[in-house]
Amino acid sequence: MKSLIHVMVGVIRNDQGQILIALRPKNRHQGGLWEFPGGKVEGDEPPYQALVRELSEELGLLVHEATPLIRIPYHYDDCSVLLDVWDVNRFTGEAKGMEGQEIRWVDLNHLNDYSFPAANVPILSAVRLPTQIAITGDAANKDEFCSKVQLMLERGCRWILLRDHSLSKRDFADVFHSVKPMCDAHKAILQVNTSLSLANELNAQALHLTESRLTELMGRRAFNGQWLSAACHSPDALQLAQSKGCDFVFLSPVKATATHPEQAGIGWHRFHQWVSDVTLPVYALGGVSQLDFQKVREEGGQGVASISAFWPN
Ligand SMILES: Nc1nc2c([nH]c(=O)n2[C@H]2C[C@H](O)[C@@H](COP(=O)(O)OP(=O)(O)OP(=O)(O)O)O2)c(=O)[nH]1
Ligand SMILES: [Mg+2]
Repeated sequence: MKSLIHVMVGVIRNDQGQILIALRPKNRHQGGLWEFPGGKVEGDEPPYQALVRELSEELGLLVHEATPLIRIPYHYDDCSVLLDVWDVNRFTGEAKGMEGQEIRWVDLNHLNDYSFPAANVPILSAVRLPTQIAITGDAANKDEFCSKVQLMLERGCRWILLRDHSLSKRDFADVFHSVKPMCDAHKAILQVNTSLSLANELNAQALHLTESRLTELMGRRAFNGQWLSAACHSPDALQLAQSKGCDFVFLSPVKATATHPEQAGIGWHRFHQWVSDVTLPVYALGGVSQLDFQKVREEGGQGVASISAFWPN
């Protein structure tokens, strides 16, 4: 196994939510492609310090606070890198191409117009995905269900996962069509947890697969929408989700939950180890809430997914 070159990478957003990218000079490795600014850790330099140094040297920015986003080990033909990507939460200064490189602030929905190195695919997902996914719970009837979804939206949820609650296909479609305009009005993504065929029929933007549906999936292109995720409970399932082209995954249960108290959680140590072996954004699910967000990021995850933390009582 070739040793990995540790590279610190910063995702820098301005007040308009645009992201800073830079053009790699033609004569460098992966030259002519766009990158998120950053560079190699030097000797035994602490990684966070390397991030601060690189963004100062390359852009003239002073970083005050950053949070880990995703780590991507990647083997190019000529070298192997570990992209250690951080969200820059606070910085001062005005970005300039200090090494003569072209830089651009780009809207999130225009990032795909730029060519990045192959290793960057999961970064492009991670920067668009939210920190929280709110999963729907139970309700006495459809009206109550819709009111609860409305409340979640008003409380700021911007990614809602609609569970099928053992509904018939027709009832699920009915609930979907009621909830979709509510989500659109809040610019929230509505993801469905249902069969591939129904998700395609509904023209859903995002689909979540159970582990058994993941096993049956032929490949990423079978789903027509933008986002495909899968529920994973083991390292094998994580690898399967990655090999089948899922854009992100849920790993559960991290902790024991009220609904499944007999099932021990995998715990943070295994969460960290298993996440290290995939290059996908991973949501922690099972007994976690917004309060665990920092911990999730420290352990390599993207964010938290939960029913109880978001579904109104
Ligand atoms: N900074 C950055 N590097 C990336 C990205 N994607 C990607 O594959 N890489 C690779 C390209 C390089 O092999 C390596 C980064 O090295 P670099 O050339 O930026 O390193 P550096 O700033 O320390 O420059 P130098 O001192 O080696 O000249 O990581 C990305 O988005 N940002
Ligand atoms: Mg660099």
